[in-house]
Amino acid sequence: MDVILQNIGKRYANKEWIFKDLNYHFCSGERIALTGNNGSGKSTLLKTIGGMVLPSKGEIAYKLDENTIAADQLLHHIAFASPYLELIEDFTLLEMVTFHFKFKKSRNQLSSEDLIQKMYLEGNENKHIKNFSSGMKQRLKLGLCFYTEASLILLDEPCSNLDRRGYDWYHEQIENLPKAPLVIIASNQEEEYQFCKEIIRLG
Ligand SMILES: Nc1ncnc2c1ncn2[C@@H]1O[C@H](COP(=O)(O)OP(=O)(O)OP(=O)(O)O)[C@@H](O)[C@H]1O
Repeated sequence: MDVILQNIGKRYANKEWIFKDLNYHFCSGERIALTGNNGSGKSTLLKTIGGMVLPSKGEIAYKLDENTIAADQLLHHIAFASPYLELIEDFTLLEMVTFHFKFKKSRNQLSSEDLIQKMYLEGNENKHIKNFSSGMKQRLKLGLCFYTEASLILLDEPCSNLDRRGYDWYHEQIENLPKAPLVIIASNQEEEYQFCKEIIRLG
């Protein structure tokens, strides 16, 4: 997917601008990092690109194979993972995965069991999410994101709470992604975005 930012700006409750007059053309297949100090607006920009937060000014255009994607269809093309994204804590792992793929299409038609194995969470199928460790939750969020068929993948601080094995798993998943999706990563940890050719620094 191509994402075109046209003079976008964001401020909350008419207070100071977090970013203003941003113009950028993100192209399909690119891996791009958004970096910057705490509070510089990385998460806000990522959520604005994902349609979760509305810009205070300017416009964002989304194009897939030259066709414009309407704002109300965007949801069907996006996969998003972040530490603040809520999982349904009362679900078991198997219920969570099955529920997610009732709404989203899975990449490679993987079964829930295959997917759980890909996230190396096998053996926890009947465990409630509320009893997962923070690293297990993060792997689940990333796994749901990586294995959803999406043309725009948005990752906010993707390796939060991951241990060494989790970092290695994350890199393997990134390498195995199809070439076409646009991947945008908000992070200040170089290891989370070292494979990105383009780095946009905010603030
Ligand atoms: N919902 C909100 N309402 C009001 N202000 C907000 C809201 N969300 C974020 N902000 C403010 O917007 C600014 C940018 O926050 P944001 O979380 O986008 O920064 P960040 O670069 O991702 O920070 P960090 O590196 O700490 O995660 C901060 O001053 C923050 O307090």
